[in-house]
Amino acid sequence: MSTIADLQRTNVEVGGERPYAISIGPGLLDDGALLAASVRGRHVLLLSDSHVAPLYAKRVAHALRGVRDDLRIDAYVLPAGEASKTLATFAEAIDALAAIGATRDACIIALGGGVVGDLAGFVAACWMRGIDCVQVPTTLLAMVDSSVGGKTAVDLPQGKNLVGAFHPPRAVIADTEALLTLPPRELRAGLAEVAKYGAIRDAAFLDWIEAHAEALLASDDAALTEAVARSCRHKAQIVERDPYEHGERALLNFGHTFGHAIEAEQGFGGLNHGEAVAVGMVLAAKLSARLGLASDADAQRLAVLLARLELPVAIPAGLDAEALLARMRLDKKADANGLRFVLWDGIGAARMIAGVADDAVLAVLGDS
Ligand SMILES: NC(=O)c1ccc[n+]([C@@H]2O[C@H](COP(=O)([O-])OP(=O)(O)OC[C@H]3O[C@@H](n4cnc5c(N)ncnc54)[C@H](O)[C@@H]3O)[C@@H](O)[C@H]2O)c1
Ligand SMILES: O=C(O)C(=O)C[C@@H](O)[C@H](O)[C@H](O)COP(=O)(O)O
Ligand SMILES: [Zn+2]
Repeated sequence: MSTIADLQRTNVEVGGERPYAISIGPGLLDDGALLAASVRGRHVLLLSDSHVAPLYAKRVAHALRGVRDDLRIDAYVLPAGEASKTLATFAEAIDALAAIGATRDACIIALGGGVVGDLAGFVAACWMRGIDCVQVPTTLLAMVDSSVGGKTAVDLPQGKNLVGAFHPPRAVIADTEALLTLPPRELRAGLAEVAKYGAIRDAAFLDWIEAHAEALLASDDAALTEAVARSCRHKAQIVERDPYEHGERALLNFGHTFGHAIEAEQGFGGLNHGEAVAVGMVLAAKLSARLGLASDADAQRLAVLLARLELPVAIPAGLDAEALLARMRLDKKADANGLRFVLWDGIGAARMIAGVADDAVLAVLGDS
């Protein structure tokens, strides 16, 4: 017999070589059986950050102990924020695994936003050449994007996500009630990645976001849950077909060539990722219009929506166009032939474009 909790739960399956489930719903942080289902051995490292751990770590540990009293549960807590997504923090987390004697059947539970998830996933990918990682996203951005698909990484001062690995999670458990404590700025950052799915492949979803912008900003439970589920379905469809980004997956990088350059140029202490992606998507749409691929009207429509979602739509003052272009040369889509951009033919229709002249990029950066 189904309980009310079961009925409130949405499951999205991610297929492929190592399939896993994304569970979405309220109260999942207390679901010990669900959390423990992916824990094979006796060691659990709860990897979290200084904002999230005080809110939720004890609850997760308590729920796990309720079904597995043999577990050794330790925590590694990093300072909150993008500045922690570094090789130094990676080394500390590896030391934490060594200190507890984590065996190959150990499990890392990534409890937090995308910073925690990316770092924890990379640590899991590397410890003893790969242990399990369960993603328990607590930001909207992590629920709709970073917890799914197995891209893990840390930043270098030279650029974003430059050291990493593909390491899919064993499971993704998204407790939508965790969004109740999320600061508004971080909620808006997540909405940028939600809008990205509409922009790149689903014009009807973009219509829906336009119609529900106020509800999403007001943290309306039904609207957020639908946004998470629809976004996860989009991401699942893409990553199960192209887990290692040989083709279609690169479309998820819409706005990111510009966005990552902004984040790096600001030393990872200015715009957050979602905000930088919002600016980057507007620039990608403008570049598409400049190259004659798409209309100015579509670029304008996207910018208006992102502004309604209270996201930035122009490059922050003081950033130099040439410096940003130089940053883009370390983008992971660039190859021996130069930069490649994810651009669009219009709303819902993104594609990869190579051979974009520097002048066109600089012109768009200069106009912003
Ligand atoms: N791997 C991927 O596919 C992928 C996709 C998108 C983004 N990312 C990465 O994700 C990172 C951004 O993730 P993010 O936006 O979640 O940022 P984040 O992890 O820095 O979290 C944002 C802030 O919210 C706090 N927080 C998290 N959950 C909370 C909660 N429930 N209540 C109160 N505070 C909470 C955090 O402590 C932090 O201060 C970037 O590093 C980006 O590169 C990765
Ligand atoms: O999952 C993907 O693929 C993405 O590109 C999702 C992006 O939103 C995310 O920011 C990702 O971390 C970017 O990866 P990168 O390869 O450009 O570093
Ligand atoms: Zn992103």
